[in-house]
Amino acid sequence: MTTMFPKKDWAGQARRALSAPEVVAQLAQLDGWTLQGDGADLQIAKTYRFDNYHETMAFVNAVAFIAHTQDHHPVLTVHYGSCTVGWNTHDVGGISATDIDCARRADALLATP
Ligand SMILES: C[C@H](O)[C@H](O)[C@H]1CNC2=NC(N)=NC(=O)C2=N1
Repeated sequence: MTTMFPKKDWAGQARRALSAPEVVAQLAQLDGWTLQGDGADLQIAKTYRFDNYHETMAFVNAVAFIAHTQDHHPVLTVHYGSCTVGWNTHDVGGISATDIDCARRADALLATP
């Protein structure tokens, strides 16, 4: 079946969990992302705030598109005027470079053109 939206194939790519110093260094280069949770739930997360539910859901759907094309799926906590996005890589049992990349992609959705 063809698809309009090709998605990343991670099968051939060696991914690994970043070390704690690597995660800290990567977070320092991101805006507003923090470590949340512990153990298997450890993730990088950021809360985005919006004026209304319509804008919140537009952002949620845009993040869902990132998740589809990257084949990498966040934990989303959605309220009327906010969405918290959490990324970790369950395939490697930690936070990987994919999570950092997807965090940048989520931020890019709201970057002023
Ligand atoms: C088979 C499929 O490519 C994998 O299960 C993908 C799907 N989405 C994913 N999302 C996240 N957050 N972590 C993963 O390790 C992951 N793996």
